[in-house]
Amino acid sequence: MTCDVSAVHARAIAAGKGAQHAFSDLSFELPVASFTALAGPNGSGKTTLFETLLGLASLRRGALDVFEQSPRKARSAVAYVPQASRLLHDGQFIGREFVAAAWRARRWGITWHQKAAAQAVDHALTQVDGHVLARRRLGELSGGQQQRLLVAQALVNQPRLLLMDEPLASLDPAAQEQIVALAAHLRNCLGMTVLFSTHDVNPVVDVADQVLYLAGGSGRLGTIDEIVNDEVLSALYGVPMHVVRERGRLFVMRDQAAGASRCVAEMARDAGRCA
Ligand SMILES: Nc1ncnc2c1ncn2[C@@H]1O[C@H](COP(=O)(O)OP(=O)(O)OP(=O)(O)O)[C@@H](O)[C@H]1O
Repeated sequence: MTCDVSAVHARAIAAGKGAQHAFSDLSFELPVASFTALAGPNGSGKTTLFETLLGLASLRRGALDVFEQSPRKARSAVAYVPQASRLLHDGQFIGREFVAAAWRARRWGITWHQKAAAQAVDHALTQVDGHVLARRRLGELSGGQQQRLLVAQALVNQPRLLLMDEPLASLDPAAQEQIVALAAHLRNCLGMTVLFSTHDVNPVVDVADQVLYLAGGSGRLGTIDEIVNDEVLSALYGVPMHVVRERGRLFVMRDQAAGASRCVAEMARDAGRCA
């Protein structure tokens, strides 16, 4: 069966929380059951984009559909997974209580409700291979284990679009691999659409269908090869950028040599003007 409906369709959108737009003229499409890396430097608007998709920040311009509805109307189909390092808790909850706390009762009947909640929590814990974490206190868990429970909490209401906010931050490479594999499993086996923000695209190179790269007040969507290259990133950042490929890994940096030669050219031009 094919599905032509996009999970997200953004046309020339602008959004921001301060006086300035965080981004503007941003257009992209996330197909259903796709995995998109959301990349970009600090302050480029990744969190603002998540908030806009959740209907928490309003659009300043453009049009945005989530499953062909406004973000507010589509809210029940969308789940947000915050960074584990931002998880504020006293560590007293056990894993199962933490996951169950997110269950949204949508029907009447206490007995039915309790049974349905228990089933939803079990299902969510199974998806993240988290049953061993269910009886442990959050305060005892590693960052990677907490991140898995955060994903389970997001899954408890069976969302169709999963927004993962820097899930690899503060995790070691082995824990990063587990979280990337989990997100890929949710896309492959449950048909979820995943938008996964990360400062470094390397951990998701093998699983991401596309990257949405935000920088310089806007963004571009394409495959990693189409976007993470000197030409596109220099245009986005508005300064010369250089992408180095070393043993299959990508490193993005300011192109100091191009910057320096531009300085020399500008100095020579200015000197000519003064002469
Ligand atoms: N509450 C706020 N009021 C005003 N401006 C804000 C607010 N929060 C963020 N901003 C600004 O909005 C812009 C985008 O911020 P945002 O947090 O979306 O970026 P980000 O890409 O998620 O950054 P990071 O990678 O550091 O988390 C930044 O210029 C930031 O200074």
